[in-house]
Amino acid sequence: MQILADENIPMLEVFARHGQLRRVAGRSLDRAVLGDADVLLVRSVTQVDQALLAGSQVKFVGTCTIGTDHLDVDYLRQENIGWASAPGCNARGVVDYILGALLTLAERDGVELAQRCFGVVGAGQVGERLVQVLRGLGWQVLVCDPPRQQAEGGDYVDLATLLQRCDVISLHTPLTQQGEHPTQHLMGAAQLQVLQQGSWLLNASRGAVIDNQALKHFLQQRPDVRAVLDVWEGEPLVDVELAQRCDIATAHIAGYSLDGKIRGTEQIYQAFCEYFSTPPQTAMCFPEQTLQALLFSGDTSVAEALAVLCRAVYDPRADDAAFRLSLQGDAQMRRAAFDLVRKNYPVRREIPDLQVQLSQPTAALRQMIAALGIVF
Ligand SMILES: NC(=O)c1ccc[n+]([C@@H]2O[C@H](COP(=O)([O-])OP(=O)(O)OC[C@H]3O[C@@H](n4cnc5c(N)ncnc54)[C@H](O)[C@@H]3O)[C@@H](O)[C@H]2O)c1
Ligand SMILES: O=C(O)[C@H](O)[C@H](O)COP(=O)(O)O
Repeated sequence: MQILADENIPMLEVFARHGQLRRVAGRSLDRAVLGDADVLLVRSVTQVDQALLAGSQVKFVGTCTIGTDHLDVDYLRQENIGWASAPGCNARGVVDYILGALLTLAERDGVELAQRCFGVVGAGQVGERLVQVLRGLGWQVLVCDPPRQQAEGGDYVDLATLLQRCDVISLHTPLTQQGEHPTQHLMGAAQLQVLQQGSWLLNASRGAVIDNQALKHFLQQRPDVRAVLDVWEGEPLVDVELAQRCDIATAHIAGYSLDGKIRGTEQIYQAFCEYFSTPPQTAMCFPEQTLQALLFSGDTSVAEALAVLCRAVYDPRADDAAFRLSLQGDAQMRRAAFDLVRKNYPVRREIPDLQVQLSQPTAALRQMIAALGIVF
């Protein structure tokens, strides 16, 4: 069996036990590179559609990502090609990213997060986890998810209500163009106009969920609004002026925890074994659970301990700085730099990997630590 894989997928070796493994740069993958591969393993940068697959002998496509907008799923179904994605694999990394961004904005603006009203748009693997954490911290949260609302009922609001009532808006929908609730340009000029004074808008879903040109013009007129963008229309070529207008700008790395990447590979490996009815040859090796032991006592304030815990694991300011450095030079250089920042991403763990020791903690401190998902 010929297995062709994006070289940025970690722990690919597990697949080598089942066939001949070839690693390539995901963005360079075209019909010629594909050759006579039977299995294709990708990340989000490879468009998998008729143009790539027609006339090939690919039988199974696995994407080690949550998002599937780079796969033409209808075509795969029509051609009877098996496929799998990795739902939820890096959701926790995205939550940690949002928490880090919120702490940074709160510090810069001198505001208390507990005083804000949070609006989460899209309550799936990422959004639902984020809602749990924010509510666990005792913060006010509204949720907009029309597909879930239709399917399950429950305590949801529509987008217009959420934008009117919340001053922090975080987007966690898939990118879709079809269906009853398409998300392409979900935040366009009209939606941006209703943002409250001093609002924060965060997008770690897909770039085109926000109309980037509309946002750029909006931020010119409304410098009171803070934008945090991890994802961009036209990646890997980012609108430099838009990036400069953002308070935090990063190179699509919100979900880039090591744990999340390994989970992605593991989920696709399991799906691959199931598809080909072959027993897994090995178990995936995860890093040690314990990251760092931190000691908190009763006199540590909740806000202080929250910042220490989140930043012990992840601080988006480092990624923001790396990304801004990559925004120099001509288009070709910037494209390459965007991919390089992502390829050479440092090891990052997840907040629940932390080990915390508490000496005579207050109930509020215990509640906050539990809300972060840390077992103590
Ligand atoms: N930046 C990153 O590194 C990163 C990492 C992981 C995922 N993502 C992106 O985030 C997206 C969400 O991830 P997830 O795991 O939560 O996906 P998911 O499929 O579990 O959840 C998406 C949710 O959005 C809801 N939704 C769909 N259309 C909507 C609309 N018009 N308005 C409001 N809600 C809507 C769905 O009902 C669902 O509950 C992924 O599709 C992916 O594109 C980005
Ligand atoms: O959808 C996801 O899981 C993420 O957006 C994705 O993993 C980003 O990383 P990439 O696949 O582009 O390396």
